[in-house]
Amino acid sequence: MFDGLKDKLSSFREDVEESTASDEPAPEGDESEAESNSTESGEVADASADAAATAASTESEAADGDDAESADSDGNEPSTFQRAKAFATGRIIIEEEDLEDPLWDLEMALLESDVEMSVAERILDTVRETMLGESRKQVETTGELVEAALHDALLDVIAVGQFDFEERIAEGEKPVTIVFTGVNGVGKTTTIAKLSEWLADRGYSSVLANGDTYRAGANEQIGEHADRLGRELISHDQGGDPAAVIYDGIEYAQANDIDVVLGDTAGRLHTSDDLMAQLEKIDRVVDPDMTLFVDEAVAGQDAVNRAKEFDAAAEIDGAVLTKADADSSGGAAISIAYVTGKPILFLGTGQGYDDIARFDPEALVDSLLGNE
Ligand SMILES: Nc1nc2c(ncn2[C@@H]2O[C@H](COP(=O)(O)OP(=O)(O)OP(=O)(O)O)[C@@H](O)[C@H]2O)c(=O)[nH]1
Repeated sequence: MFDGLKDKLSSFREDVEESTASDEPAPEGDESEAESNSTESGEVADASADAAATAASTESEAADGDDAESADSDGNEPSTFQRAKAFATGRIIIEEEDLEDPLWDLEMALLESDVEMSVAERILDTVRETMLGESRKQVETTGELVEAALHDALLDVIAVGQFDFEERIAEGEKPVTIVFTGVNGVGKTTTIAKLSEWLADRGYSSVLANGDTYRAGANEQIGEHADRLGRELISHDQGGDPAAVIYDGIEYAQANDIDVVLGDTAGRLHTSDDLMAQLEKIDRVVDPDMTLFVDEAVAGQDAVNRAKEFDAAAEIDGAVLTKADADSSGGAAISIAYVTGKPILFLGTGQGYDDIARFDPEALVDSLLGNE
């Protein structure tokens, strides 16, 4: 899961390590090399065009640390002397120029991974802020610094809006009604069946209500899941009013002491005004306790855009990303919560009823950074 993105994040760590290693002060007895490095990177502001003069000035700077500080000082950049001092006291200084190329590459890598633009920018800003001007004890390697910065930056966008789903079920007035929205074929019906099992594993009973009165064969499809799981299915004939079906589901749950009503809706394109209006009606009439938007992780930015559109039609409380098992990019998983302000609550990880996992931002970040 998300292997492509993991590789890209790991490359960023290596890039920063490489670029900071090249301007760390050289070990004792090798000052001339350190100085010639900084000369090459243009830090000796007044260096003459004459190569011989540059070499002479390099030698005299190497001989006198204080002179080196003034000669190398250029604005806010730490001088070679400051860096040498930091090195001697066991600290590392990261400079803007160390991050410039790796951050550019990271931005490209995130965009290639289908991370939404504003999310990629937010991640870069956090990494830059966390790392720039930071000086830490040298026991922390540059790699650890990068990892801490990436960890914070990713968690900042991924964990937006998280809440305790199970607690909401436990504390909500019964029956708790959950309506599922999304486009066709992304795995809504399968997700409802999986969640019914997930709830049963935690001691909550549920009834399925098929609000997809639009598509021929929808009753049979969800009916198969209901039969296999031994759940009651509430359905009306094709063409019926979806809000009425879910309402019947709620009445059935009340009469039979069922904890949760799981209401399916017809898959619809977010561009279809009629069907989106129908969704607004379900929202108004049924007034569900939660509306969950379901989409495929593999859909990347399309999933992010659809989440925004569905949220606008019938406000969502969270998202379920299916087919995460088939997704290498991770773009939707990283972007949806930050863009919509609503959390990802579950990941679908396969076709079996048990293939659903509560979305855990910390665990995902650890896994992306290779710390599972
Ligand atoms: N690999 C994988 N496949 C999944 C996952 N979730 C659902 N699927 C598969 O995706 C396909 C579509 O799932 P459905 O549940 O029929 O999709 P839907 O959104 O209800 O479709 P409509 O009823 O047409 O709107 C099925 O073959 C599911 O088995 C998942 O997490 N991983």
